[in-house]
Amino acid sequence: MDCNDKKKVLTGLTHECGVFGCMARGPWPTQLDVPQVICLGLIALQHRGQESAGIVTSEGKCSKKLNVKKGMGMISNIFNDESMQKLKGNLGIGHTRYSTSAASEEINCQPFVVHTGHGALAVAHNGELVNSEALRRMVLSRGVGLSTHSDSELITQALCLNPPEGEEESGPDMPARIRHLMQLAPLSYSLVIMMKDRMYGVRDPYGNRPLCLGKIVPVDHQNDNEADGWVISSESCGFLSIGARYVREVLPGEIVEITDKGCKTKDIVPRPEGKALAFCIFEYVYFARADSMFEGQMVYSVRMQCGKMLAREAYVDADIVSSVPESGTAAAHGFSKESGIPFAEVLCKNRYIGRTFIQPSTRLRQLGVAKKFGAIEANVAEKKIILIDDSIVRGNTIGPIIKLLKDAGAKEVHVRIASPALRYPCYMGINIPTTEELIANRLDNIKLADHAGADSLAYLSVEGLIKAVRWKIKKGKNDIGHCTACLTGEYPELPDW
Ligand SMILES: O=P(O)(O)OC[C@H]1O[C@H](OP(=O)(O)OP(=O)(O)O)[C@H](O)[C@@H]1O
Ligand SMILES: NC(=O)CC[C@H](N)C(=O)O
Ligand code: SF4
Ligand SMILES: [Mg+2]
Repeated sequence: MDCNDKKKVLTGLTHECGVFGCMARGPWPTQLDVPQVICLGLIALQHRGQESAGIVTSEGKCSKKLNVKKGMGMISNIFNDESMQKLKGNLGIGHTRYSTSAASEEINCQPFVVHTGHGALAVAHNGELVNSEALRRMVLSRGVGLSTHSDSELITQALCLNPPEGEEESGPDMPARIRHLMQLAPLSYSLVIMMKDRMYGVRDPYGNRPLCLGKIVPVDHQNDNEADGWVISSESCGFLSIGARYVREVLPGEIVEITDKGCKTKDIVPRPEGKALAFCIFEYVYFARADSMFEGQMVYSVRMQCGKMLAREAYVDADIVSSVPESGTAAAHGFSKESGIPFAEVLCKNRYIGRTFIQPSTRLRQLGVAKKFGAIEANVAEKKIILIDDSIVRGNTIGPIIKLLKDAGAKEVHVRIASPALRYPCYMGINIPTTEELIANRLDNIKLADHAGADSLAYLSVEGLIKAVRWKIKKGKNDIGHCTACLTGEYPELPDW
């Protein structure tokens, strides 16, 4: 067997991570099922990371004892009744991981837990530090030993350092420690930090990674003024499934303290002078679940708007508009609405194929991603089709799909991509392939159409994407800013490695 036979056919951008926290409202011990809420919250964030997960809880009494359960794999395989029982507590945090800075191994699973002079501390992190090398040197020079190469452990240890203001006699001044960390490392993170009886939600000053707050409301009477507890999450998509209501986003640079009494802003740390906000635009394009909210708008609506923009920029005559499921579908509806060409499904996706550990044989590997899809022949035969996908990364998905459609009798397939061409790597928590691997750097639209067997191919422009993303945001001009670095090469900050 040639060693290439073992290679998986890689597609798309590998996601980032999901962080989640839950605090029961006092008095404690609570009636709220805190570990179950965190587990369900993490399941709703499973699309953000599928390599490993963990939950850490506290009963709120003893600063030396946190309950910890972490493991490799999907959430439903890690947690069971027995672990839920052991995780019983009044507050807790959780994490689901796609690794960026250290290997996908048990030792790097999150949340990280350390025991400090002021009690135990647990940290869950989404993002990647652009200056991890400098911060690592600084932390090591203060006599701290690190046991992994994870930037998330580095954050945890940096939070153990006394703030520059000096020694704290009556317990740690956590907001001061967090502020100190944020000044040392401005990008990129959303953090959920837990101590014995409180937690902190933190977003980096650029607002690069998402984080939002929710309120758990009583199941029987949904009175807005009452709360059984509070949740904090990378995305809001899971809130309804745990009986929570969306409250608001954590602001860029904000440090929110959550106790059994409620949520309080402790500080808002500014960005370095002259730097603009940089919320990841790809959260809208692909990463987030379509029912999540960012910047006051639903991701689904933005994807639809991207499709409408695409119809204005790259219309072509056809019988139907369709999509590559899942994440291309909202944009296809937008394209259809704007162009007046009816929407019809042409592909079924096998939702169980997921991340498989079965190494395909050569024959199956050659079939490529077509294994994931089936063509709906009744909608395809004799049709001129506009096929919408949200993104093209390595270009492994689109060709086999077009072949599938043509084999099912499609007359023409015109590919329209609801985001611009991806050309640059990401240093902020997303595993984007190397510049050479990104197919847009090798083939222009005409050559790529030819290579994929399409009758034509066009991407949405960068301006079109920005317009679609901002069309409904109700904020002042200075309060809006998106990272587009993987499309434009304009990075909010460059890494130090
Ligand atoms: O150009 P490529 O490298 O082949 O990757 C691009 C594809 O990967 C993603 O889909 P994916 O199948 O990962 O997930 P989805 O179901 O969320 O769309 C993306 O939506 C594109 O369809
Ligand atoms: N994708 C992420 O957000 C990863 C978080 C962190 N850098 C890790 O590798 O664990
Ligand atoms: S480079 Fe791309 S994927 Fe990375 S944060 Fe910026 S927009 Fe998001
Ligand atoms: Mg896709």
